[in-house]
Amino acid sequence: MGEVDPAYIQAPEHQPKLIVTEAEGIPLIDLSPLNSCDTEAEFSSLVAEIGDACKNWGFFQVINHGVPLKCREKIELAARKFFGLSKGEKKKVGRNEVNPLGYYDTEHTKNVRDWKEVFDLTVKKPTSIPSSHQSDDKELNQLMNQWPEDLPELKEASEEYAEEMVKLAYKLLELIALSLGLPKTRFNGIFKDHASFLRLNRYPPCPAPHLVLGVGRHKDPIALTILGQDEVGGLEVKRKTDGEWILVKPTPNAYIINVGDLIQVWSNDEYESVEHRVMVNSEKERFSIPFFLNPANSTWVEPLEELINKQNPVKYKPYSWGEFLAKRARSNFGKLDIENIQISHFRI
Ligand SMILES: O=C(O)CCC(=O)C(=O)O
Ligand SMILES: [Fe+2]
Repeated sequence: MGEVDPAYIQAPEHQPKLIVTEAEGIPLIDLSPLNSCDTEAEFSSLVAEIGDACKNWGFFQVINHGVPLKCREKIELAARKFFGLSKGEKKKVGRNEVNPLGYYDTEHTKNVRDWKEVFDLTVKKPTSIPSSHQSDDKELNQLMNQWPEDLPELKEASEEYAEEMVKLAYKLLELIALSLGLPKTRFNGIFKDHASFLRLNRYPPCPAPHLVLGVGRHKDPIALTILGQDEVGGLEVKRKTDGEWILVKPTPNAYIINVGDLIQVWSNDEYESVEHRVMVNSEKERFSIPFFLNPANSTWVEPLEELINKQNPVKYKPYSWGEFLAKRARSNFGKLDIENIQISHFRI
């Protein structure tokens, strides 16, 4: 087994166990009642399934989601071509201190380097984020997508795919709103000027998969993630009932959905954003494509007032999403000596 840079090595308690426990997986939900004229009873049972999955797991997979397979295959192919370019070509569209979009291979999660390379793009243009995390600094950075010159199909495939992700995200938001007893369109206004991101991930084969992680344990700070993974597998979710790491078995043409920190705060902890991580493999490379649904950066995040009452008092102080993101971007950019920002810092 080869040597790996110590920057990648996880503390012993966070190293993956390579023997995977066979266990009941995250729920698999069929979204076909959304696309056909099914009965009201079928629709209500779908809403209940979504609610149970959000409450008990924070994660689920969906099938019959309406995203055309062709569109997915197109972006998967373009992603393989992009990561197959030389390091020099990829670095031409590299992320830097000012622009967090583009290619990047030194992301850290909880101050340990991830065994991966990524390509990030913003879905709606233009998007801006506060240039610093200081509340009194009102300067905004424009986020610019960076595209490799010799791979025009990457831009085309990404833009088409992002449109499909937005459509699916709205369907899921409506189901989640209904499952919380809210009007179907309760979240739509919050996402009118959404600032969502698409990420292409490649996890190269690793000589020491027992010591490192493709992505260290984390919770997604965003509203909702829609993840397409290939057939290799490696994503693990921390089961709420016993804290055991459970492998999310690849299901052809399914999407993995997880509620992020924003839904946890809006729902005042009714739904919880759950920890997950990615194991790597000594033989195979793995690709995945998460879509992160984000509200506008000017959004103030706080529990929805309809969900607050005497028995369920408000659990979080309001926080600015843009500032949160600026702080997080800073800590993901390199190794810091302090813990990065978390929603728990706003807990009352
Ligand atoms: O690649 C995966 O399976 C998950 C990636 C992930 O959790 C993330 O990028 O936030
Ligand atoms: Fe994640």
